[in-house]
Amino acid sequence: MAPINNNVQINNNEHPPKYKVTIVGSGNWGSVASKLIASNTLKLSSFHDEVKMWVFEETLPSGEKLTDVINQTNENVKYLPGIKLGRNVVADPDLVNAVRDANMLVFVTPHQFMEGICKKLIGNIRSDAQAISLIKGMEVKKEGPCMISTLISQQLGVNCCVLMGANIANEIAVEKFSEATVGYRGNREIAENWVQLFSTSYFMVSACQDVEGVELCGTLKNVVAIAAGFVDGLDMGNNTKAAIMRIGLREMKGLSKLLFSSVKDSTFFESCGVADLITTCLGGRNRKCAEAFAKNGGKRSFDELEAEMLQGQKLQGVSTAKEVYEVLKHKGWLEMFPLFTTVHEICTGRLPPTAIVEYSEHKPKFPVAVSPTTFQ
Ligand SMILES: NC(=O)c1ccc[n+]([C@@H]2O[C@H](COP(=O)([O-])OP(=O)(O)OC[C@H]3O[C@@H](n4cnc5c(N)ncnc54)[C@H](O)[C@@H]3O)[C@@H](O)[C@H]2O)c1
Ligand SMILES: O=P(O)(O)OC[C@H](O)CO
Repeated sequence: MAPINNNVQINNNEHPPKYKVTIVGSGNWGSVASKLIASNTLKLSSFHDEVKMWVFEETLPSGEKLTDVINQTNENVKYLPGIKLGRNVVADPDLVNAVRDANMLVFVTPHQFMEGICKKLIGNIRSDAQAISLIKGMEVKKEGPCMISTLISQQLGVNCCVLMGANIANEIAVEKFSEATVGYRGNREIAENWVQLFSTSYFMVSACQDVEGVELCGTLKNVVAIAAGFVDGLDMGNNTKAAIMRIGLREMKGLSKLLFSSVKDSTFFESCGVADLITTCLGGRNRKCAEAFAKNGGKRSFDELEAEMLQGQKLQGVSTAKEVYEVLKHKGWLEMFPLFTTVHEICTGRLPPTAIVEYSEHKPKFPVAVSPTTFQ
């Protein structure tokens, strides 16, 4: 494991020295993040104007490479059609080349690809680099859960903040007002740099000294979004959906605090907490695919629905439900988290979608298991 650099320094020979930003990822949110950042680097004198964006290369139906089209049209025609990213965004399909000069690294890929990406980056980033993760998800190791910011931090030896919030990318792309939370540990100055880089008149960012709490909110809400989608697919109405969101929030808070005693109650009232839970259960991709899954009685797999409905975009909730289930099973906590447990069992076909609100042998205490004495 590399030692972590916690200092804010700009280690180059420019006078005055400037930060250089690279965005690792170019999906739906990655592209919107590049638009936000590129508008700010043009305005802020402490940043280089140019923003690099690493693109996982693919060939479009036209036969052209996605990277070439982004650089020619200034638009990510596959993942964010119709939105100009900013002329100062330069797409690069070569990961190592894209990060070579950067000392501010923004990670925003689906979480399942991050381990491979980190492996390729070891030894290839600047010694003064800082990172931020916009990724909602976790890895599960033999030792237990590993948050993506921890993976980045440990593999690359960098300080890694997180940015999470009620952030449906397509809405921010058309500049509708939203908020977000930067989670950090230690040095507030580093967090302030990130706040400055992302904030615009329509994107209000605040900092919160609770990196684990912020990241777990963003990660676990995707499991609750799947449950909300089941409720929609079964036409169960608003009261049921509100109940699922309430129980989900309790489980998010309960599990976060069991995993990290440092997690603060107040974090759940930030944009990354209750606000993200609401937006994701109303309008997110996880909700949408889970609704279709329930409408089909669980007969069409999530992989099939994702491919058909999202055109290359990736769901995080189904794999996160599996990862959460593994953690709960390993710790002997399955019965304490009936909603999380049931979501995974429905996704894998062990239970029907209707089980989301039914009492059964498999979950004898649902939803009363979530009693005040179970966890704070
Ligand atoms: N889209 C949103 O509204 C939104 C908002 C907030 C947070 N997020 C989070 O941001 C993260 C990234 O999501 P997104 O919406 O930008 O992506 P996306 O789901 O729109 O796109 C998938 C991306 O994965 C890339 N990809 C496919 N195979 C790959 C591989 N083998 N290796 C590396 N990359 C590969 C694709 O090229 C594409 O860029 C996720 O954790 C998501 O939860 C998304
Ligand atoms: O579309 P989803 O379900 O991946 O959710 C998107 C964002 O995380 C909402 O903040």
